[in-house]
Amino acid sequence: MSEAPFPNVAVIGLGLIGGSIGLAVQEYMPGARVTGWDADADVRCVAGERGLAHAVPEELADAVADADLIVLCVPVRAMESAAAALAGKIKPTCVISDVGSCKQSVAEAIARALPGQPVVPAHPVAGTEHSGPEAGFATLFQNRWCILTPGKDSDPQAVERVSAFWANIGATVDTMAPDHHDLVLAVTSHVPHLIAYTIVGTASDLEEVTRGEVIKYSAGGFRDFTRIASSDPTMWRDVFLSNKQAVLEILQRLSEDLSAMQRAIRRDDGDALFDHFTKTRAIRRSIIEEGQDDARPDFGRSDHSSVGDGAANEGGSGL
Ligand SMILES: NC(=O)C1=CN([C@@H]2O[C@H](COP(=O)(O)OP(=O)(O)OC[C@H]3O[C@@H](n4cnc5c(N)ncnc54)[C@H](O)[C@@H]3O)[C@@H](O)[C@H]2O)C=CC1
Ligand SMILES: O=C(O)C(=O)Cc1ccc(O)cc1
Repeated sequence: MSEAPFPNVAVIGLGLIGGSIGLAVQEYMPGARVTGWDADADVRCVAGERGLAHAVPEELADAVADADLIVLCVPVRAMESAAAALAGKIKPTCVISDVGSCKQSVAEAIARALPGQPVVPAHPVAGTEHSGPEAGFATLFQNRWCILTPGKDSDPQAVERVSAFWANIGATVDTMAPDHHDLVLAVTSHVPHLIAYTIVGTASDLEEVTRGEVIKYSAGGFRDFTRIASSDPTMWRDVFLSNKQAVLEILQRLSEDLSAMQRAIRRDDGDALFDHFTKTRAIRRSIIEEGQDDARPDFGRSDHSSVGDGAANEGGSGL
């Protein structure tokens, strides 16, 4: 095992992602010490009991004073206040990172809160529908992507160390511009979650008419939607409000494409439907042929035998 890129790591927000980072550092980075803190005293208590970090002090200052890396793991609209609370309590060289599901607004918020502090934003494309301090597990990031979105003035050495940090806890690291990240994730994650939230609500409204049959006879597809639609309301409210522009752009395209489908059905245009479904089937098949049956870096590659099993893969990161 190579030397830990940061000897002292602090995790702020000890829910699914923060807890998983704390456990992963302890499991895969034996040279590093990890401290944790959460604004919620009950969460700090559970985090201490579960050993999500080496230490979970009562005071924020005690958790962050020695940190070389602080990872903010709070809902995206809480990033600014979580970062502002660090002012005056941290080393000037401490690198600030985060795990927010959208990047442009978060990077701006952290820079506003901590001007002059080195910042390297990150997004592990790994998670589940569960949240809170009971939900984390050490293998969450194994063979998952982590996207870094450094700014133009980010220190390349800090970027390199954050990249090594994520690689040490199992992720494959990629780098993107923040606005590009937000558009890509709007298509692949944010809008799919909105579709799930919407269709489960639609089906639930229909329940009154169908007296329970929608849920009772729901086949695989709808069950997957209910899993996604059970994701944390605070987290997703924040994602949609923080990635507003990209989400609205994709929704506009989606609603035009849905209208085309609606028109084809109304006009009995079987050819249009058949052509469209043939194209989407080819897309799915090409993804599998490329060995990417999942949002995992080398899913299905014959040289990577550990993927496709274990608790880490429960849930998945796509619909
Ligand atoms: N849930 C998922 O699958 C994924 C989530 N993310 C991102 O990770 C971040 C955290 O998400 P989860 O771990 O799922 O949420 P979570 O709800 O499990 O945990 C968030 C924790 O942050 C704490 N918190 C809130 N405001 C705080 C503040 N100002 N200071 C300190 N603690 C505070 C809460 O008490 C809570 O314990 C979000 O930004 C989300 O977009 C990224 C990848 C996957
Ligand atoms: O549970 C799932 O399927 C997810 O998609 C988890 C997830 C949620 C948010 C992210 O930013 C990344 C991954």
